[in-house]
Amino acid sequence: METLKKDGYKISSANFPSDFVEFLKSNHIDPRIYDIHHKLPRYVRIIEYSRYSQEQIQSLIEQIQTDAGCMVFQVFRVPGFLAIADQTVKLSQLRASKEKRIVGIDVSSGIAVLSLSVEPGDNVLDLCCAPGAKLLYLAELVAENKDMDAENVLAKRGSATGVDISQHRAATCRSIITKYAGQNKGHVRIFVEDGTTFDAKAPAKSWWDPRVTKEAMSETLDRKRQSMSKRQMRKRQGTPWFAAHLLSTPYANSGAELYDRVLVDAECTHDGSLAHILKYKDWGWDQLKTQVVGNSRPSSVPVLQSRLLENGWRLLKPMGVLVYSTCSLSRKQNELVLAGFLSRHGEDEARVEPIDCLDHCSGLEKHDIFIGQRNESISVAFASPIWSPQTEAEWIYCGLEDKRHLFARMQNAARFDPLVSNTSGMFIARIRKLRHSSRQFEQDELVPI
Ligand SMILES: C[S@@+](CC[C@H](N)C(=O)[O-])C[C@H]1O[C@@H](n2cnc3c(N)ncnc32)[C@H](O)[C@@H]1O
Repeated sequence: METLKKDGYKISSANFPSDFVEFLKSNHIDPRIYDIHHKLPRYVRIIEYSRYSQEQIQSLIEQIQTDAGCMVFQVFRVPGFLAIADQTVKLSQLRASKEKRIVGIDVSSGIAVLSLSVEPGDNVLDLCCAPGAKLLYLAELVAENKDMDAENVLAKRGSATGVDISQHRAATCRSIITKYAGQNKGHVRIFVEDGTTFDAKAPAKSWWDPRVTKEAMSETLDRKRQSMSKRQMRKRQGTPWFAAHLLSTPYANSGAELYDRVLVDAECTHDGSLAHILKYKDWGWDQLKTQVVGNSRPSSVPVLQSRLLENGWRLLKPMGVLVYSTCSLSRKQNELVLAGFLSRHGEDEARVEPIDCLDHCSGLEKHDIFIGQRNESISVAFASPIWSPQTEAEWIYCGLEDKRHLFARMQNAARFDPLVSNTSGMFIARIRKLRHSSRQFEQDELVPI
């Protein structure tokens, strides 16, 4: 099996530049989370899992075990996720991957998506979508319709709208959707736009009606005859840059409806993403200083995150769910962004809810064993509590003594990291919108606490 293994998988925090170590310390992040990276399992998601019988899953697991030469387990409480015990296995070499039956995604990212509780037929917005592992998963969840007859399928068709500011990253996202989403790609739109100002609403339900589609088709042709090039069409704000369906016409852009679910998987310093930190082995550890802690990154990123969060909230329906997640473990990008948001949106408007698949534990208690390795079991906690000052002196030291009520409201948010959850690092808050407020905030009000 040697050819299946990747080399150079170990990270040693001893190599980190002092500024990054300082950044970790100031965020109470234990550097050992990086040192144990190579011991974590490699997580994959079974594509179209709901179509599999238990026997088919078992035979898929056996096939992966044979190809990978190590044990493979189903992840407890996270349906459709498998843990391949050996992190170094090259996924691209597995038959299941070549046949597009599995796709690599960390289980913590899977939980971010599952926290949205997407129902078939929902219109979902993913405001920072590239490279697209979550958008691909969302495209599947909005379209699951195996029990419906043909008419109901049309009536209940949902959509997944992705937005990313980077054209080249959006291109990667488009490739992933094209490659793996199968017929679900007909539900997907990708916009290359700024998520802080993005304004296209969800596609109207009538769009899925074949009669409307036909009309739109002839309208598209008319427009083409009027010699509007695709490039020109794309340039018009609010026009999807990618949509496998005819939605790629300005006419078909959007209905007037807000979204049922919004994911703000915000741009961040990626310090909790082990896959990302591993890249610095090649780029040079010094780059960690410039990319993560250098310049004005730590102060500008939370402002961007607050703006993305606010715009996502504006585009969410009343009673809808927004998930705010980052793969950073810094307080400024997580708890303090959330605290800023809760200070603008009162208890009658925003409620941070427990994450479904963490069940009653609300991210605060430990869950035992969801993965074993060979004959030995690894005991893991599923998520750790959010950060908040521990002592009176610390509340005062952090200048948060009059903000305790905001921290009390966010106790259902959760943190994931290699030491407690056997996953990559992640922060997840699931927020229910209890009512719509038309209050507009000035840009300078959209800041973390
Ligand atoms: C953490 S990644 C998102 C990962 C993605 N959700 C996934 O599962 O593959 C953050 C993304 O936000 C994008 N981004 C940064 N600033 C943005 C902005 N103002 N509006 C929209 N996207 C932005 C970046 O280009 C990057 O692709």
